[in-house]
Amino acid sequence: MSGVNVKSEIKPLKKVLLHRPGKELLNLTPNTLEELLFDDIPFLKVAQEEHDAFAQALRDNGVEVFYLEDLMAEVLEANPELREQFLKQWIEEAGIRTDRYQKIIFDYMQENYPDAKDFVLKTMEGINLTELHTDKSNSLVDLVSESSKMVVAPMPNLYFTRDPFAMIGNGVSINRMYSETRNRETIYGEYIFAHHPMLKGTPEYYSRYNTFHIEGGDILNINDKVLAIGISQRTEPDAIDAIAKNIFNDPTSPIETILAFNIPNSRAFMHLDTVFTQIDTDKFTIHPGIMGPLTVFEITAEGEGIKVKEVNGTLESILETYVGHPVELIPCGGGDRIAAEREQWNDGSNTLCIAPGKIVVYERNDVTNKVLRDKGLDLIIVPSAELSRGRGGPRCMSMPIERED
Ligand SMILES: NC(=O)NCCC[C@H](N)C(=O)O
Repeated sequence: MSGVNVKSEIKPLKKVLLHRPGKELLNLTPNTLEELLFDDIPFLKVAQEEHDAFAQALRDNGVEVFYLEDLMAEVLEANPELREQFLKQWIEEAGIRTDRYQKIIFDYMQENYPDAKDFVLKTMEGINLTELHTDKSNSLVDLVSESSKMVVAPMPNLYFTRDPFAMIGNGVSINRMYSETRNRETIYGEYIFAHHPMLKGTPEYYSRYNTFHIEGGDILNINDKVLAIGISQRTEPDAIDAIAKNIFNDPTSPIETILAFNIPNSRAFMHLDTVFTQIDTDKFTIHPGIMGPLTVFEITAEGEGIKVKEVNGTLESILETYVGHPVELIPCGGGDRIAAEREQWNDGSNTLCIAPGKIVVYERNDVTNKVLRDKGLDLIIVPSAELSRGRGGPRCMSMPIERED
């Protein structure tokens, strides 16, 4: 029996998975920003305050908030025999290849982090060479290394819980990520979906060990029968073919159609949800920049395999066909091109819908927010000066576990 139920983008949200940004953000440095997919270094204290305000706004609106770090710590507390296995796997996946360093890091973690939650947070934070106090006299590597460098890199993107594992109906896709840094995040998904009582037994539609990449920001549950997936910088068409077959072959899944939206390959448009989110039964926010070049494909089941065809028409008419009634697309920036580009960059189109017409938005996108308010939407506005430096908004920072049917 699956503990997951997400068959819509807008039905009342009951349970959500977050990660409170932690000390991993302190290990961002100017020369690692590009590799770690950040555009600037957030001020941790303020980022945490903003994130706490986001979590509290969700609780105030009846959503039960779960933290990834707590679920993972609960798994290790309930199954102490998994700790060594997880630690060895985490060290391997951090790229530590020499036996000597594998042992040094293993011992360091075991000796210094007996508490499961501290241990999990440390695996997210990373390890600086200066912490390890190695004896330099018997290793050339140690002697020539800079005294202060990250031996185990941090995972600063973990607060974007939308991306590494994505709920699809009653199932989950544990993703193979586009970047090396984000691929390490899915290890927590592997353990919590295999062992946490709330998530154990959830059908797995994609594995982190597959070849092609797919990320949760590209996956939108339009309704119980229709799923949308972006073909983007982060999601390859081959991965969509594979996940489609797995979903259609699950007799418990009601999904009949997968729409693949081919969006431009760029950092600003990294996922489908950075340009397009559903906010009400008949309303979507959209970045006007994707209106022109968009191509959409319809994928349905055929025998054990799939059938694909290109769908022609405007985005409105395509959505109307699959949603079953007319829809309105509300452009980010209210039609002003500069405002649209500026606010899309700061996730103006990346809203988290917690009930039809009720959305969580970043405070800084005031042009888009006014347009949304004028259209009658109920806005829950959260502070965003620091969180937005990671290039993700309220939808990126949340993974629904359960929505009402
Ligand atoms: N769904 C999303 O658009 N998530 C935002 C992810 C931002 C993160 N810095 C990344 O580049 O992966």
